[in-house]
Amino acid sequence: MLQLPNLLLSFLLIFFSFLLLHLLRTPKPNLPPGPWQLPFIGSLHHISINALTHHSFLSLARKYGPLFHLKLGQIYFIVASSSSTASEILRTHDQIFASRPTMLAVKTIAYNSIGIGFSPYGPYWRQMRKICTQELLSSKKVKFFGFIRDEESLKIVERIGRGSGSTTLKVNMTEIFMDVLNVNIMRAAFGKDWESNRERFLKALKETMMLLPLLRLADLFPSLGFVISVLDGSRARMKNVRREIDVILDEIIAEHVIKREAGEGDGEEDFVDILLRVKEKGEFQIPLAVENIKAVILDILVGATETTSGTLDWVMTELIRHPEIMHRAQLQIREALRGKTVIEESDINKLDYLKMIIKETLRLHPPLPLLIPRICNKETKLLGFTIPSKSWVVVNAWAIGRDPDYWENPESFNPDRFKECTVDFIGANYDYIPFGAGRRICPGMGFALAGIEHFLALLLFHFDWELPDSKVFDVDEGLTGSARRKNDLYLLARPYSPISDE
Ligand code: HEM
Repeated sequence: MLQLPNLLLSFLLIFFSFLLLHLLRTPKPNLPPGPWQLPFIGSLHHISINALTHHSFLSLARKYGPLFHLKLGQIYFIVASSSSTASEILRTHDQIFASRPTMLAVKTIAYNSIGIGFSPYGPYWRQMRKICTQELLSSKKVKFFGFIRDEESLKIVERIGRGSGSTTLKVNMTEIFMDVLNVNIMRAAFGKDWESNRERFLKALKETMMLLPLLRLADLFPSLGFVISVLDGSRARMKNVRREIDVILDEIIAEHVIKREAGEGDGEEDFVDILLRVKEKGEFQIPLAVENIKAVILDILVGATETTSGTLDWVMTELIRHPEIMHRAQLQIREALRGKTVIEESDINKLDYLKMIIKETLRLHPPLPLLIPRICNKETKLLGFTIPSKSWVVVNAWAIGRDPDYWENPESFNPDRFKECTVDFIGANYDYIPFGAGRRICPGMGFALAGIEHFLALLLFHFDWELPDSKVFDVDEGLTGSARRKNDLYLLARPYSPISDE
């Protein structure tokens, strides 16, 4: 039998006695409740591999309360699952939780996080946020981009109209929504100089979303992140997609620079034009380089495409499940838009039932169910508990949207619940936060809603919708970087003729 030399044995005994003493003496922080942990992996075994993270977090909240903690690998997670805990994080202590954690995929693909969505809270983020809210996504700019919504929605109506000549033809709604919402934001970002790169860019954006789930082993074990990402192949994928995106953005920006130098701008500034103007004028305290421009554009494109197209997918899913609601919406839309060839924003603004349907969809299916994670800047007391510095702080907006303490029959799809109620998603009601709240609330809300409302109104005006096969209809959620439908949504479109109504 192998025997340890006495000296080594005594050394180990002394070492472990000191370690035990140290552990006993060190006061344990008063963390929020949470499940038990194993050495090294922490509470990872409490997260089911097959369940979606926001579902797992709700199950844990039912056991440990509306503010619980988890140690996942080397990271503390603090999870808020009620309106009041969300308000503590997003309002009372908003500044302490206003930064984002470092995620390997974001760092690698999105230019070391120097865009807007993941840059640390501070003067640089404030400056980029100002450019976003005042220049790129202001309500004036959203209004200005109305011509893109008009043109693209008509193209889609024509495209579906052509296909629906045959009653057996299925329309892949998921693909159409992804297409149209992507074109919508690409045109706003790049003007006319994007057509040749569109397919490549869309593929790269989809790959980026695949690499962005919240819980990646490489992020949970940062000290081993490099090795893990090499071994699981994600590092190579991240590098490839970053290279692809970089080449395309460089090309587009170079074309814009040439046009600007030649004075060929048509006065209709897209996002790249605006950012180049800001860069040239140097009005901001921190000068912009081309790298910053690429990072902001990428953040916006990723932030916009998945969320808005995913929302439309869920709206149509819910409307197909609730034909009476679809019918009521169509009656209102067809009445309001009767005889109009051009649809103004003011026409859309009158469609209050449509707006309620979108609100209800965002309550049950927020595209970012856990918002975007925040990080705790310094050790803080929250509701009497200690939140360790560098913890990841996550708000489960999906769980809050179906909390029976705030919502009557929370699982039922009932747009009328928004009729008399003043609850809105602008960040003032913490029981309804699909766009987040506080300093980092989504700056693209106006842009998103304008697109969703416009495309939905036209699709409901021009077509009647049915399931191709009523027996095959799933409502499964999938999860990449956002909570989309797991499978594509296929529907039958029958063109609607206003004459037959009269
Ligand atoms: C239905 C559509 C959308 C939803 C539900 C949504 C939701 C969100 C959420 C939950 C956040 C994080 C907020 C927080 O941390 O409190 C966010 C951030 C952000 N969103 Fe959206 N979003 C949508 C569409 C858009 C669009 C269309 C754009 C741009 C055109 C956009 C741009 C951004 C950006 C740049 C951020 C980062 C803000 C920051 O960190 O300061 N989003 N969004």
